[in-house]
Amino acid sequence: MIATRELTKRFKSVTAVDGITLEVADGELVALLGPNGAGKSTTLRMLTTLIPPTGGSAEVAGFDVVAKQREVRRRIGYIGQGNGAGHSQRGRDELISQGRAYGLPVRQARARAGELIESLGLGEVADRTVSSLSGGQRRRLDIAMGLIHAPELLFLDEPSTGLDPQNRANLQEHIVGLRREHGTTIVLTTHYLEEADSIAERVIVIDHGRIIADDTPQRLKAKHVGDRVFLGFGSETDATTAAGLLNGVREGDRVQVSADDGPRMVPGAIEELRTAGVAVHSVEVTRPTLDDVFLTLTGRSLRNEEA
Ligand SMILES: Nc1ncnc2c1ncn2[C@@H]1O[C@H](COP(=O)(O)OP(=O)(O)OP(=O)(O)O)[C@@H](O)[C@H]1O
Repeated sequence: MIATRELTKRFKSVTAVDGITLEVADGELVALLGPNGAGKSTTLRMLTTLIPPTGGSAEVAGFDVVAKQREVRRRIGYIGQGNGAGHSQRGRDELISQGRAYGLPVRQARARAGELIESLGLGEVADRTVSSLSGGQRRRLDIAMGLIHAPELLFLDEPSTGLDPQNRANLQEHIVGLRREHGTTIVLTTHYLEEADSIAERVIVIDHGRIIADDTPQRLKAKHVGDRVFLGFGSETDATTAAGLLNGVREGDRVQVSADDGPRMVPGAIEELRTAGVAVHSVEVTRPTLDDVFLTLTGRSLRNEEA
């Protein structure tokens, strides 16, 4: 669905996107994750033909984003950071006008608007003016606007920024539902770690305009950080024995061990220690977050930049 090669965008002295090569298959739900200024929006803006690359190339839905802009635009939906819908119109009318702008006959535009209103849970508010909608409702209306022409591919730039946690969760559910029910390929940008972790099956981590990691959230965490298992003992002597046997690090009467899959390694470790005459008093497993992955890869925390 998407194939880029060394895609690059320079703004005078700033290289916003620095040679990105990636492929996205049909039906994938991909999150581009990175701190402010990493180049996520610029990447999306090139893929949606809003700005031309200064280097490299990209094909979207089978068409070159420079040579075949119209073909690309017809096949994609794009929901930018700003709010696309006008404020004094009713939500339903906005949707119908948008459908007309994409060339749908009025009857089809009406039918499609009705379907989207239903599936995005906007039934009760669609006939109110856009300015009276809550942030979450407006964001869902934006998504409906991006979907009116039934695109194969939907780009969402920071869809949940500015929403409260409940509206954010609700929106995420709708995004996952779109993929599930219509097979829409979805590429979104986010700097919310939990969002990338929970809804995307593939996370592309971007920093300084480059891809620094690209995998499922689970594999990123297992590969770059792993689980940490903390075992507590009755004495420092036991802890020292355990640290030697399990190749762990002792702190007082506790031992920290790294593991790809903490919960799975614990029973074997307890058994091994018991055979050696060492009783385990407590067990705690901590699993990494995508922030730990980012920290390992860059030495910086995304969480600090999230605010
Ligand atoms: N029109 C422009 N002119 C000059 N510099 C720009 C322009 N657009 C973006 N940049 C710069 O390019 C870099 C990448 O910006 P971009 O908006 O793509 O980042 P981002 O990862 O989407 O961040 P955010 O989460 O803040 O949107 C930044 O340094 C930004 O200041």
